[in-house]
Amino acid sequence: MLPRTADPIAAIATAPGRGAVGIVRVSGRSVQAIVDAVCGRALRPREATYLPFRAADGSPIDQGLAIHFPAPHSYTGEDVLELQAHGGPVVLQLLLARCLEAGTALGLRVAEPGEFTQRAFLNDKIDLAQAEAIADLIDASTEAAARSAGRSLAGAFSREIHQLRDALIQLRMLVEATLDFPEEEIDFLQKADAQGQLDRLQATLAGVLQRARQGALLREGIKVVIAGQPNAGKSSLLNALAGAELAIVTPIPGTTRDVVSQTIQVEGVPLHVIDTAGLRDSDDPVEKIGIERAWEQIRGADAVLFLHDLTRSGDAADGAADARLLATLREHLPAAVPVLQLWNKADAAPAAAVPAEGLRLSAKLGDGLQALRQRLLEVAGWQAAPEGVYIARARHLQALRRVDGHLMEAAAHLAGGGQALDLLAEELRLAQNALSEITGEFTADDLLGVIFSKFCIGK
Ligand SMILES: Nc1nc2c(c(=O)[nH]1)N(C=O)[C@@H](CNc1ccc(C(=O)N[C@@H](CCC(=O)O)C(=O)O)cc1)CN2
Ligand SMILES: Nc1nc2c(ncn2[C@@H]2O[C@H](COP(=O)(O)OP(=O)(O)OP(=O)(O)O)[C@@H](O)[C@H]2O)c(=O)[nH]1
Ligand SMILES: [Mg+2]
Repeated sequence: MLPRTADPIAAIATAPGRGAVGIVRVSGRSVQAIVDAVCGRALRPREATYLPFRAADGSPIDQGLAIHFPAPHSYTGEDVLELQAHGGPVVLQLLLARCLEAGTALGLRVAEPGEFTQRAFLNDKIDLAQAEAIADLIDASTEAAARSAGRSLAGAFSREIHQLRDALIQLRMLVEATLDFPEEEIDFLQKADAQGQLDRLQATLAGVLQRARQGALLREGIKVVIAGQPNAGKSSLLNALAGAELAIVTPIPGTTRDVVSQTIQVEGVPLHVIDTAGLRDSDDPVEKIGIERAWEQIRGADAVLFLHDLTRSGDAADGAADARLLATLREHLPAAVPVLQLWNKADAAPAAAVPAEGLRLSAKLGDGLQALRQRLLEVAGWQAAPEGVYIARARHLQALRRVDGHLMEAAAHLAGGGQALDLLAEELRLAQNALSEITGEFTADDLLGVIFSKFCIGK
Protein backbone atom coordinates (compact mmCIF):
# COMPACT_ATOMS: atom_id res chain seq x y z
CA MET A 1 0.00 0.00 0.00
CA LEU A 2 1.11 3.46 -0.92
CA PRO A 3 1.81 5.82 1.98
CA ARG A 4 -0.11 9.08 1.90
CA THR A 5 3.22 10.79 1.45
CA ALA A 6 3.71 9.91 -2.20
CA ASP A 7 5.29 12.29 -4.69
CA PRO A 8 2.87 14.99 -5.70
CA ILE A 9 1.52 14.78 -9.24
CA ALA A 10 -0.35 17.24 -11.45
CA ALA A 11 -2.31 17.02 -14.69
CA ILE A 12 -5.03 18.63 -16.72
CA ALA A 13 -8.06 16.57 -15.70
CA THR A 14 -10.41 17.66 -18.48
CA ALA A 15 -10.43 16.57 -22.13
CA PRO A 16 -7.95 18.20 -24.49
CA GLY A 17 -9.40 20.95 -26.64
CA ARG A 18 -11.75 23.81 -25.90
CA GLY A 19 -14.38 23.56 -23.20
CA ALA A 20 -16.46 25.81 -21.00
CA VAL A 21 -14.40 24.86 -17.97
CA GLY A 22 -11.10 23.02 -17.61
CA ILE A 23 -9.55 21.57 -14.49
CA VAL A 24 -5.95 21.25 -13.35
CA ARG A 25 -5.62 18.79 -10.51
CA VAL A 26 -2.75 18.27 -8.07
CA SER A 27 -2.48 15.39 -5.61
CA GLY A 28 0.21 14.43 -3.14
CA ARG A 29 1.59 14.66 0.33
CA SER A 30 0.83 18.35 0.75
CA VAL A 31 -0.37 20.89 -1.73
CA GLN A 32 -0.33 23.85 0.67
CA ALA A 33 2.75 25.41 -0.97
CA ILE A 34 0.95 25.40 -4.30
CA VAL A 35 -2.19 26.89 -2.77
CA ASP A 36 -0.06 29.68 -1.31
CA ALA A 37 1.80 30.36 -4.54
CA VAL A 38 -1.00 30.08 -7.09
CA CYS A 39 -4.07 31.12 -5.07
CA GLY A 40 -2.33 33.57 -2.75
CA ARG A 41 -4.74 32.93 0.11
CA ALA A 42 -5.95 30.19 2.42
CA LEU A 43 -8.74 27.93 1.15
CA ARG A 44 -11.43 26.48 3.35
CA PRO A 45 -11.52 22.66 3.06
CA ARG A 46 -13.76 21.36 0.28
CA GLU A 47 -15.17 24.78 -0.49
CA ALA A 48 -15.03 26.48 -3.88
CA THR A 49 -13.31 29.88 -3.76
CA TYR A 50 -13.35 32.30 -6.69
CA LEU A 51 -9.98 33.94 -7.11
CA PRO A 52 -7.28 34.84 -9.64
CA PHE A 53 -4.66 32.16 -10.35
CA ARG A 54 -1.33 33.98 -10.14
CA ALA A 55 1.79 33.59 -12.27
CA ALA A 56 5.18 33.82 -10.51
CA ASP A 57 5.30 37.59 -11.13
CA GLY A 58 1.86 38.00 -9.55
CA SER A 59 -0.01 38.61 -12.80
CA PRO A 60 -3.28 36.69 -13.20
CA ILE A 61 -3.26 33.69 -15.56
CA ASP A 62 -7.03 33.24 -15.23
CA GLN A 63 -9.84 33.74 -12.72
CA GLY A 64 -11.46 30.58 -11.49
CA LEU A 65 -12.54 28.33 -8.67
CA ALA A 66 -10.03 26.67 -6.37
CA ILE A 67 -10.91 23.73 -4.13
CA HIS A 68 -8.64 22.13 -1.58
CA PHE A 69 -9.56 18.58 -0.50
CA PRO A 70 -7.34 17.87 2.54
CA ALA A 71 -6.20 14.24 2.88
CA PRO A 72 -7.72 11.73 3.29
CA HIS A 73 -11.06 13.13 2.12
CA SER A 74 -10.43 13.39 -1.59
CA TYR A 75 -10.66 11.37 -4.78
CA THR A 76 -7.14 9.98 -4.32
CA GLY A 77 -7.15 9.91 -0.53
CA GLU A 78 -4.23 12.35 -0.66
CA ASP A 79 -4.17 16.11 -0.37
CA VAL A 80 -5.81 17.38 -3.57
CA LEU A 81 -5.98 20.84 -5.09
CA GLU A 82 -8.33 21.53 -7.96
CA LEU A 83 -8.10 24.63 -10.09
CA GLN A 84 -11.20 25.06 -12.20
CA ALA A 85 -10.31 27.49 -14.96
CA HIS A 86 -11.65 28.47 -18.35
CA GLY A 87 -11.35 25.52 -20.67
CA GLY A 88 -8.84 26.65 -23.29
CA PRO A 89 -5.90 24.39 -24.06
CA VAL A 90 -3.35 27.20 -23.76
CA VAL A 91 -4.64 28.64 -20.49
CA LEU A 92 -4.73 25.15 -18.96
CA GLN A 93 -1.17 24.42 -20.10
CA LEU A 94 -0.08 27.73 -18.55
CA LEU A 95 -1.83 26.86 -15.31
CA LEU A 96 -0.31 23.37 -15.22
CA ALA A 97 3.16 24.80 -15.91
CA ARG A 98 2.61 27.33 -13.11
CA CYS A 99 1.72 24.55 -10.64
CA LEU A 100 4.78 22.53 -11.66
CA GLU A 101 6.97 25.55 -11.16
CA ALA A 102 5.43 26.35 -7.78
CA GLY A 103 5.81 22.71 -6.75
CA THR A 104 9.41 22.18 -7.83
CA ALA A 105 10.65 22.04 -4.24
CA LEU A 106 8.01 19.41 -3.43
CA GLY A 107 9.11 17.28 -6.38
CA LEU A 108 5.83 17.92 -8.21
CA ARG A 109 5.70 16.20 -11.61
CA VAL A 110 3.21 15.49 -14.38
CA ALA A 111 0.99 12.46 -13.62
CA GLU A 112 1.13 9.24 -15.62
CA PRO A 113 -2.11 8.11 -17.26
CA GLY A 114 -4.43 6.70 -14.59
CA GLU A 115 -2.13 7.70 -11.75
CA PHE A 116 -4.76 9.62 -9.76
CA THR A 117 -7.08 6.63 -9.90
CA GLN A 118 -4.22 4.26 -9.11
CA ARG A 119 -3.62 6.25 -5.95
CA ALA A 120 -7.32 6.12 -5.10
CA PHE A 121 -7.00 2.33 -5.39
CA LEU A 122 -3.76 2.10 -3.40
CA ASN A 123 -5.28 4.30 -0.68
CA ASP A 124 -8.34 2.01 -0.47
CA LYS A 125 -10.82 4.59 -1.73
CA ILE A 126 -11.96 2.13 -4.39
CA ASP A 127 -11.09 -1.44 -5.28
CA LEU A 128 -9.59 -2.56 -8.58
CA ALA A 129 -12.90 -3.49 -10.20
CA GLN A 130 -14.24 -0.03 -9.34
CA ALA A 131 -11.12 1.66 -10.73
CA GLU A 132 -11.58 -0.26 -13.97
CA ALA A 133 -15.25 0.75 -13.98
CA ILE A 134 -14.18 4.42 -13.96
CA ALA A 135 -12.17 3.90 -17.16
CA ASP A 136 -15.01 1.86 -18.64
CA LEU A 137 -17.51 4.59 -17.79
CA ILE A 138 -15.36 7.15 -19.60
CA ASP A 139 -14.90 4.81 -22.58
CA ALA A 140 -18.52 3.57 -22.71
CA SER A 141 -19.80 3.64 -26.29
CA THR A 142 -23.46 3.01 -25.50
CA GLU A 143 -25.92 4.13 -22.86
CA ALA A 144 -26.29 0.58 -21.54
CA ALA A 145 -22.50 0.28 -21.22
CA ALA A 146 -22.36 3.57 -19.32
CA ARG A 147 -25.15 2.50 -16.96
CA SER A 148 -23.53 -0.83 -16.23
CA ALA A 149 -20.15 0.85 -15.64
CA GLY A 150 -21.95 3.14 -13.20
CA ARG A 151 -23.29 0.10 -11.35
CA SER A 152 -19.79 -1.41 -11.13
CA LEU A 153 -18.37 1.89 -9.92
CA ALA A 154 -21.04 1.99 -7.22
CA GLY A 155 -19.79 -1.42 -6.12
CA ALA A 156 -22.44 -3.83 -7.47
CA PHE A 157 -19.87 -6.17 -9.01
CA SER A 158 -17.46 -5.93 -6.08
CA ARG A 159 -20.26 -6.76 -3.63
CA GLU A 160 -21.07 -9.96 -5.48
CA ILE A 161 -17.39 -10.89 -5.50
CA HIS A 162 -17.18 -10.22 -1.75
CA GLN A 163 -20.25 -12.36 -1.06
CA LEU A 164 -18.65 -15.20 -2.98
CA ARG A 165 -15.42 -14.68 -1.11
CA ASP A 166 -17.16 -14.70 2.28
CA ALA A 167 -18.99 -17.93 1.46
CA LEU A 168 -15.70 -19.42 0.29
CA ILE A 169 -13.97 -18.40 3.51
CA GLN A 170 -16.75 -20.08 5.55
CA LEU A 171 -16.22 -23.30 3.69
CA ARG A 172 -12.44 -23.06 3.92
CA MET A 173 -12.61 -22.59 7.69
CA LEU A 174 -14.73 -25.69 7.94
CA VAL A 175 -12.36 -27.77 5.82
CA GLU A 176 -9.24 -26.47 7.56
CA ALA A 177 -10.76 -27.17 10.96
CA THR A 178 -11.57 -30.70 9.83
CA LEU A 179 -7.99 -31.22 8.72
CA ASP A 180 -6.96 -30.78 12.35
CA PHE A 181 -9.24 -33.62 13.52
CA PRO A 182 -8.59 -36.40 11.04
CA GLU A 183 -10.44 -39.13 12.99
CA GLU A 184 -13.87 -37.63 12.53
CA GLU A 185 -13.34 -35.66 9.36
CA ILE A 186 -15.99 -36.96 7.02
CA ASP A 187 -18.77 -36.99 9.62
CA PHE A 188 -17.87 -33.50 10.59
CA LEU A 189 -18.03 -32.21 7.03
CA GLN A 190 -21.33 -33.97 6.47
CA LYS A 191 -22.92 -32.53 9.58
CA ALA A 192 -21.83 -29.05 8.62
CA ASP A 193 -23.26 -29.59 5.13
CA ALA A 194 -20.01 -28.86 3.31
CA GLN A 195 -21.53 -30.34 0.17
CA GLY A 196 -24.51 -27.99 0.35
CA GLN A 197 -22.22 -25.00 0.92
CA LEU A 198 -20.12 -25.91 -2.09
CA ASP A 199 -23.22 -26.45 -4.26
CA ARG A 200 -24.55 -23.02 -3.34
CA LEU A 201 -21.18 -21.42 -4.03
CA GLN A 202 -21.10 -22.96 -7.48
CA ALA A 203 -24.65 -21.84 -8.21
CA THR A 204 -23.89 -18.27 -7.09
CA LEU A 205 -20.73 -18.25 -9.16
CA ALA A 206 -22.66 -19.38 -12.24
CA GLY A 207 -24.98 -16.38 -11.84
CA VAL A 208 -22.09 -13.94 -11.40
CA LEU A 209 -20.30 -15.38 -14.42
CA GLN A 210 -23.44 -15.03 -16.52
CA ARG A 211 -23.93 -11.37 -15.54
CA ALA A 212 -20.23 -10.64 -16.02
CA ARG A 213 -20.40 -12.14 -19.51
CA GLN A 214 -23.21 -9.75 -20.37
CA GLY A 215 -21.19 -6.89 -18.91
CA ALA A 216 -18.14 -7.81 -20.97
CA LEU A 217 -20.35 -7.88 -24.04
CA LEU A 218 -21.59 -4.36 -23.30
CA ARG A 219 -18.02 -3.21 -22.91
CA GLU A 220 -16.41 -4.93 -25.86
CA GLY A 221 -19.25 -5.57 -28.30
CA ILE A 222 -18.71 -8.03 -31.14
CA LYS A 223 -17.06 -7.73 -34.52
CA VAL A 224 -19.44 -8.49 -37.38
CA VAL A 225 -17.90 -8.81 -40.85
CA ILE A 226 -20.01 -8.55 -44.01
CA ALA A 227 -18.66 -10.81 -46.75
CA GLY A 228 -19.75 -12.09 -50.13
CA GLN A 229 -19.23 -11.80 -53.85
CA PRO A 230 -18.88 -8.40 -55.49
CA ASN A 231 -22.13 -6.50 -56.00
CA ALA A 232 -24.13 -8.59 -53.47
CA GLY A 233 -25.03 -5.40 -51.57
CA LYS A 234 -22.53 -5.53 -48.71
CA SER A 235 -21.85 -1.81 -48.66
CA SER A 236 -25.58 -1.13 -48.97
CA LEU A 237 -26.14 -3.32 -45.90
CA LEU A 238 -23.50 -1.47 -43.87
CA ASN A 239 -25.09 1.83 -44.83
CA ALA A 240 -28.57 0.57 -43.98
CA LEU A 241 -27.46 -0.69 -40.54
CA ALA A 242 -25.55 2.52 -39.83
CA GLY A 243 -28.30 4.77 -41.17
CA ALA A 244 -25.72 6.77 -43.11
CA GLU A 245 -24.03 6.67 -46.51
CA LEU A 246 -20.64 5.60 -45.20
CA ALA A 247 -19.48 3.22 -47.93
CA ILE A 248 -19.59 3.87 -51.67
CA VAL A 249 -22.35 1.94 -53.42
CA THR A 250 -22.38 1.51 -57.21
CA PRO A 251 -23.71 -1.12 -59.62
CA ILE A 252 -20.10 -1.87 -60.59
CA PRO A 253 -18.78 -5.12 -59.05
CA GLY A 254 -15.53 -4.51 -57.19
CA THR A 255 -16.45 -1.07 -55.85
CA THR A 256 -15.25 -1.53 -52.27
CA ARG A 257 -11.53 -1.97 -51.68
CA ASP A 258 -10.79 -0.45 -48.29
CA VAL A 259 -12.33 -1.89 -45.17
CA VAL A 260 -15.14 0.39 -43.98
CA SER A 261 -16.34 -0.02 -40.42
CA GLN A 262 -18.92 1.50 -38.15
CA THR A 263 -20.05 0.73 -34.62
CA ILE A 264 -23.79 0.51 -34.31
CA GLN A 265 -25.70 -0.38 -31.18
CA VAL A 266 -28.60 -2.73 -30.77
CA GLU A 267 -30.27 -2.57 -27.37
CA GLY A 268 -27.08 -1.03 -26.04
CA VAL A 269 -24.79 -3.78 -27.32
CA PRO A 270 -22.03 -2.34 -29.52
CA LEU A 271 -21.76 -4.15 -32.86
CA HIS A 272 -18.64 -3.28 -34.83
CA VAL A 273 -19.87 -3.81 -38.39
CA ILE A 274 -17.26 -4.13 -41.12
CA ASP A 275 -17.82 -3.89 -44.86
CA THR A 276 -15.25 -5.59 -47.06
CA ALA A 277 -14.29 -5.96 -50.71
CA GLY A 278 -16.29 -8.52 -52.71
CA LEU A 279 -14.49 -11.87 -52.82
CA ARG A 280 -13.49 -13.13 -56.27
CA ASP A 281 -10.42 -13.98 -58.33
CA SER A 282 -9.12 -10.69 -59.62
CA ASP A 283 -6.16 -9.53 -61.69
CA ASP A 284 -6.53 -5.94 -60.55
CA PRO A 285 -3.68 -5.33 -58.11
CA VAL A 286 -5.67 -2.79 -56.09
CA GLU A 287 -8.71 -5.04 -55.82
CA LYS A 288 -6.44 -7.95 -54.83
CA ILE A 289 -5.15 -5.97 -51.87
CA GLY A 290 -8.74 -5.17 -50.91
CA ILE A 291 -9.64 -8.87 -51.04
CA GLU A 292 -6.62 -9.78 -48.89
CA ARG A 293 -7.82 -7.21 -46.34
CA ALA A 294 -11.30 -8.71 -46.48
CA TRP A 295 -9.89 -12.12 -45.52
CA GLU A 296 -7.91 -10.54 -42.70
CA GLN A 297 -11.14 -9.08 -41.29
CA ILE A 298 -13.00 -12.36 -41.74
CA ARG A 299 -10.33 -14.22 -39.77
CA GLY A 300 -10.80 -11.82 -36.84
CA ALA A 301 -14.62 -11.85 -36.91
CA ASP A 302 -16.93 -12.85 -34.05
CA ALA A 303 -19.68 -13.37 -36.63
CA VAL A 304 -19.82 -13.24 -40.42
CA LEU A 305 -22.75 -12.05 -42.48
CA PHE A 306 -22.53 -13.83 -45.82
CA LEU A 307 -24.54 -12.03 -48.49
CA HIS A 308 -26.18 -13.80 -51.44
CA ASP A 309 -27.73 -11.89 -54.31
CA LEU A 310 -31.30 -13.13 -54.81
CA THR A 311 -31.54 -11.57 -58.26
CA ARG A 312 -28.88 -14.04 -59.37
CA SER A 313 -30.20 -17.08 -57.58
CA GLY A 314 -31.29 -18.61 -60.92
CA ASP A 315 -27.67 -18.53 -62.05
CA ALA A 316 -26.01 -21.89 -61.35
CA ALA A 317 -22.47 -20.53 -61.70
CA ASP A 318 -23.25 -17.83 -59.13
CA GLY A 319 -24.67 -20.39 -56.72
CA ALA A 320 -21.56 -22.56 -57.13
CA ALA A 321 -19.30 -19.56 -56.49
CA ASP A 322 -21.22 -18.76 -53.27
CA ALA A 323 -20.95 -22.40 -52.15
CA ARG A 324 -17.19 -22.42 -52.79
CA LEU A 325 -16.74 -19.13 -50.91
CA LEU A 326 -18.76 -20.41 -47.96
CA ALA A 327 -16.61 -23.52 -47.77
CA THR A 328 -13.41 -21.42 -47.83
CA LEU A 329 -14.89 -19.10 -45.19
CA ARG A 330 -15.52 -22.04 -42.86
CA GLU A 331 -11.92 -23.19 -43.34
CA HIS A 332 -10.69 -19.77 -42.23
CA LEU A 333 -12.94 -19.54 -39.18
CA PRO A 334 -12.99 -21.28 -35.80
CA ALA A 335 -16.04 -23.53 -35.49
CA ALA A 336 -17.58 -21.28 -32.83
CA VAL A 337 -17.81 -18.29 -35.17
CA PRO A 338 -21.27 -18.25 -36.76
CA VAL A 339 -21.81 -17.49 -40.44
CA LEU A 340 -25.29 -16.04 -41.03
CA GLN A 341 -26.56 -16.39 -44.57
CA LEU A 342 -28.44 -13.37 -45.83
CA TRP A 343 -30.31 -13.28 -49.11
CA ASN A 344 -30.27 -9.72 -50.32
CA LYS A 345 -32.24 -7.76 -52.94
CA ALA A 346 -35.49 -9.48 -51.96
CA ASP A 347 -37.34 -6.45 -53.35
CA ALA A 348 -36.05 -7.19 -56.85
CA ALA A 349 -36.74 -10.92 -56.71
CA PRO A 350 -39.99 -11.33 -54.79
CA ALA A 351 -40.57 -14.87 -56.08
CA ALA A 352 -37.09 -16.26 -55.30
CA ALA A 353 -37.02 -18.88 -52.54
CA VAL A 354 -34.71 -18.65 -49.48
CA PRO A 355 -33.44 -21.62 -47.45
CA ALA A 356 -35.12 -21.97 -44.06
CA GLU A 357 -32.10 -20.92 -41.98
CA GLY A 358 -31.37 -17.89 -44.18
CA LEU A 359 -32.71 -14.38 -43.72
CA ARG A 360 -34.46 -12.52 -46.53
CA LEU A 361 -33.32 -8.97 -46.82
CA SER A 362 -33.51 -5.82 -48.84
CA ALA A 363 -30.63 -3.55 -47.93
CA LYS A 364 -32.10 -1.05 -50.36
CA LEU A 365 -35.52 -0.81 -48.68
CA GLY A 366 -34.44 -1.81 -45.18
CA ASP A 367 -36.66 -4.90 -45.12
CA GLY A 368 -35.47 -7.67 -42.81
CA LEU A 369 -33.03 -5.44 -40.92
CA GLN A 370 -34.92 -5.72 -37.65
CA ALA A 371 -34.84 -9.51 -37.82
CA LEU A 372 -31.12 -9.32 -38.61
CA ARG A 373 -30.44 -7.11 -35.59
CA GLN A 374 -32.24 -9.61 -33.35
CA ARG A 375 -30.26 -12.52 -34.83
CA LEU A 376 -27.04 -10.60 -34.15
CA LEU A 377 -28.02 -10.10 -30.51
CA GLU A 378 -28.69 -13.84 -30.20
CA VAL A 379 -25.37 -14.65 -31.82
CA ALA A 380 -23.62 -12.29 -29.42
CA GLY A 381 -25.24 -14.13 -26.50
CA TRP A 382 -27.12 -11.08 -25.26
CA GLN A 383 -29.97 -11.81 -22.91
CA ALA A 384 -31.99 -8.69 -22.65
CA ALA A 385 -31.90 -7.71 -18.98
CA PRO A 386 -29.51 -4.77 -18.86
CA GLU A 387 -30.86 -3.56 -15.48
CA GLY A 388 -28.87 -6.06 -13.45
CA VAL A 389 -25.71 -6.03 -15.54
CA TYR A 390 -22.46 -4.52 -14.32
CA ILE A 391 -19.54 -3.85 -16.59
CA ALA A 392 -16.86 -6.54 -16.70
CA ARG A 393 -13.65 -7.16 -18.55
CA ALA A 394 -12.03 -10.18 -20.14
CA ARG A 395 -9.69 -10.21 -17.13
CA HIS A 396 -12.65 -10.66 -14.78
CA LEU A 397 -14.16 -13.45 -16.87
CA GLN A 398 -10.83 -15.29 -16.90
CA ALA A 399 -10.55 -15.02 -13.13
CA LEU A 400 -14.15 -16.20 -12.62
CA ARG A 401 -13.55 -19.17 -14.93
CA ARG A 402 -10.50 -20.10 -12.89
CA VAL A 403 -12.59 -19.92 -9.71
CA ASP A 404 -15.10 -22.21 -11.41
CA GLY A 405 -12.35 -24.69 -12.31
CA HIS A 406 -11.03 -24.80 -8.74
CA LEU A 407 -14.53 -25.29 -7.33
CA MET A 408 -15.10 -28.20 -9.71
CA GLU A 409 -11.85 -29.79 -8.55
CA ALA A 410 -12.90 -29.16 -4.97
CA ALA A 411 -16.27 -30.82 -5.61
CA ALA A 412 -14.50 -33.87 -7.03
CA HIS A 413 -12.30 -34.16 -3.92
CA LEU A 414 -15.28 -33.78 -1.63
CA ALA A 415 -17.26 -36.40 -3.52
CA GLY A 416 -14.21 -38.64 -3.33
CA GLY A 417 -15.13 -39.35 0.30
CA GLY A 418 -12.68 -37.05 2.02
CA GLN A 419 -9.59 -39.06 1.05
CA ALA A 420 -7.87 -35.91 -0.08
CA LEU A 421 -8.96 -33.20 2.29
CA ASP A 422 -5.68 -31.37 1.91
CA LEU A 423 -6.23 -31.20 -1.85
CA LEU A 424 -9.77 -29.94 -1.27
CA ALA A 425 -8.42 -27.23 1.02
CA GLU A 426 -5.82 -26.25 -1.57
CA GLU A 427 -8.41 -25.90 -4.36
CA LEU A 428 -10.54 -23.65 -2.15
CA ARG A 429 -7.51 -21.53 -1.36
CA LEU A 430 -6.70 -21.14 -5.07
CA ALA A 431 -10.34 -20.27 -5.79
CA GLN A 432 -10.18 -17.49 -3.20
CA ASN A 433 -6.95 -16.13 -4.68
CA ALA A 434 -8.46 -16.00 -8.16
CA LEU A 435 -11.50 -14.15 -6.77
CA SER A 436 -9.44 -11.56 -4.98
CA GLU A 437 -7.53 -10.77 -8.18
CA ILE A 438 -10.75 -9.19 -9.43
CA THR A 439 -11.01 -6.66 -6.63
CA GLY A 440 -7.24 -6.27 -6.48
CA GLU A 441 -6.58 -7.62 -2.98
CA PHE A 442 -4.21 -10.05 -4.60
CA THR A 443 -2.87 -8.62 -7.83
CA ALA A 444 0.67 -8.48 -9.15
CA ASP A 445 2.19 -5.00 -9.46
CA ASP A 446 2.98 -5.42 -13.15
CA LEU A 447 -0.66 -6.23 -13.87
CA LEU A 448 -1.69 -3.07 -12.00
CA GLY A 449 0.75 -1.12 -14.17
CA VAL A 450 -0.86 -2.50 -17.32
CA ILE A 451 -4.38 -1.74 -16.11
CA PHE A 452 -3.75 1.86 -15.09
CA SER A 453 -1.57 2.74 -18.09
CA LYS A 454 -4.66 2.29 -20.29
CA PHE A 455 -6.47 5.15 -18.52
CA CYS A 456 -6.55 8.61 -20.05
CA ILE A 457 -4.14 11.25 -18.81
CA GLY A 458 -5.39 13.18 -15.82
CA LYS A 459 -7.70 10.38 -14.61
N1 LIG B 1 -14.54 18.56 -9.87
C1 LIG B 1 -14.47 17.25 -9.87
N2 LIG B 1 -15.48 16.52 -10.29
C2 LIG B 1 -15.38 15.13 -10.30
C3 LIG B 1 -14.22 14.50 -9.85
C4 LIG B 1 -13.14 15.31 -9.39
O1 LIG B 1 -12.08 14.82 -8.98
N3 LIG B 1 -13.32 16.67 -9.40
N4 LIG B 1 -14.16 13.10 -9.87
C5 LIG B 1 -12.99 12.39 -9.85
O2 LIG B 1 -12.46 11.96 -10.84
C6 LIG B 1 -15.38 12.34 -9.94
C7 LIG B 1 -16.00 12.26 -8.58
N5 LIG B 1 -15.20 11.48 -7.69
C8 LIG B 1 -14.87 11.85 -6.41
C9 LIG B 1 -14.68 10.86 -5.48
C10 LIG B 1 -14.43 11.19 -4.16
C11 LIG B 1 -14.33 12.51 -3.79
C12 LIG B 1 -14.12 12.87 -2.35
O3 LIG B 1 -13.94 14.03 -2.02
N6 LIG B 1 -14.16 11.91 -1.44
C13 LIG B 1 -13.99 12.11 -0.02
C14 LIG B 1 -15.25 12.65 0.63
C15 LIG B 1 -16.43 11.78 0.45
C16 LIG B 1 -17.69 12.34 1.10
O4 LIG B 1 -17.74 13.49 1.48
O5 LIG B 1 -18.63 11.54 1.19
C17 LIG B 1 -13.58 10.81 0.63
O6 LIG B 1 -13.66 9.77 -0.04
O7 LIG B 1 -13.15 10.86 1.77
C18 LIG B 1 -14.46 13.50 -4.74
C19 LIG B 1 -14.73 13.17 -6.06
C20 LIG B 1 -16.30 12.97 -10.93
N7 LIG B 1 -16.42 14.41 -10.74
N1 LIG C 1 -32.79 -3.92 -55.74
C1 LIG C 1 -31.83 -3.93 -54.83
N2 LIG C 1 -30.61 -3.52 -55.15
C2 LIG C 1 -29.65 -3.52 -54.21
C3 LIG C 1 -29.91 -3.95 -52.90
N3 LIG C 1 -28.77 -3.86 -52.18
C4 LIG C 1 -27.83 -3.38 -53.02
N4 LIG C 1 -28.37 -3.18 -54.25
C5 LIG C 1 -27.70 -2.67 -55.44
O1 LIG C 1 -26.65 -3.55 -55.78
C6 LIG C 1 -25.55 -2.82 -56.29
C7 LIG C 1 -24.29 -3.18 -55.53
O2 LIG C 1 -24.46 -2.73 -54.18
P1 LIG C 1 -23.22 -2.57 -53.20
O3 LIG C 1 -23.78 -2.30 -51.88
O4 LIG C 1 -22.25 -1.58 -53.76
O5 LIG C 1 -22.63 -4.02 -53.29
P2 LIG C 1 -21.26 -4.59 -52.65
O6 LIG C 1 -21.53 -5.97 -52.23
O7 LIG C 1 -20.78 -3.65 -51.64
O8 LIG C 1 -20.30 -4.59 -53.91
P3 LIG C 1 -18.69 -4.58 -53.94
O9 LIG C 1 -18.24 -3.45 -53.08
O10 LIG C 1 -18.39 -4.37 -55.35
O11 LIG C 1 -18.23 -5.89 -53.46
C8 LIG C 1 -25.91 -1.36 -56.18
O12 LIG C 1 -26.40 -0.91 -57.43
C9 LIG C 1 -27.00 -1.35 -55.15
O13 LIG C 1 -27.90 -0.28 -55.31
C10 LIG C 1 -31.23 -4.38 -52.57
O14 LIG C 1 -31.55 -4.76 -51.46
N5 LIG C 1 -32.14 -4.34 -53.58
MG1 LIG D 1 -19.06 -2.61 -51.50
